[in-house]
Amino acid sequence: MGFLEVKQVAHFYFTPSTATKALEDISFSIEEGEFISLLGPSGCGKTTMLSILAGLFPPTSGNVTIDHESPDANSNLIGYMLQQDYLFPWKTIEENILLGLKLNGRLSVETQEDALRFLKQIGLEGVEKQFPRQLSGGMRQRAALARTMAVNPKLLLLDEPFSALDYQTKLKLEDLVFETLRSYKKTAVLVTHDIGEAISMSDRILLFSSKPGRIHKIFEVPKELRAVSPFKVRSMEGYNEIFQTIWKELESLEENN
Ligand SMILES: Nc1ncnc2c1ncn2[C@@H]1O[C@H](COP(=O)(O)OP(=O)(O)OP(=O)(O)O)[C@@H](O)[C@H]1O
Repeated sequence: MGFLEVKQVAHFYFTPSTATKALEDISFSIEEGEFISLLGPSGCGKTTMLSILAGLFPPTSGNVTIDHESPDANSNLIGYMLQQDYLFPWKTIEENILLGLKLNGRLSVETQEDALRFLKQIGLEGVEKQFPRQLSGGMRQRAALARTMAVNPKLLLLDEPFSALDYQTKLKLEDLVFETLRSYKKTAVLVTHDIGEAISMSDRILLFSSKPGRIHKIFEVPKELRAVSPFKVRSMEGYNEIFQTIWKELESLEENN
């Protein structure tokens, strides 16, 4: 049994007059330490899937377990990185980073030291007492990563965390998140629209089709591409081939959308 198990999940959104089937017959399993991406045309149910994994609402049918428990039982062990950093503007970077630990009742001298050491490791030394507005977009996302990692989550849910950044900053952040999650052996699910990002960060890519959202294909990223950082992957032999394959599949799904 995998660390994260999704079994025959279907989900409907109901209004008084309509029922939208967002997901149908979704089953997959993720091992501990694995990084997977959810990719697919707009409206194929990626956000719905991530919300179910986050325990925001249960699926209409089917079952999800994270480390043998339901997602809502695991909610304080799930970390998030979203498109917006959601740092509190009235709190300093240090206060923002320690907030999750405080709320979870896990703030101690040791956890505080670990969090501040991590902040230094990721190049944010000296900004601890500054406010989010004083930082660039890339630095704020680094701070968001530090806040996420401070609570030592078992599972990270990444919802397009790089999409609001300029291209160069995005590539640097992809490298940083990749190296961090790998060295701490974290399990992660990334939602992205960017094929290159999915290939360069993931072990596997789940390509969804839409209406209703289903798993269309699963791509295993070749081992040699997994051995290097996301930035380097883009110039590796084999990258273009898998990129083209996924591009064509995605294009045909979008045509049928
Ligand atoms: N709250 C809601 N009420 C009704 N329908 C919804 C709701 N949220 C999503 N949907 C519908 O469910 C389907 C899946 O939506 P979802 O947002 O999960 O897709 P997505 O792949 O994340 O889309 P995108 O890539 O555009 O963000 C779509 O048809 C969408 O219109």
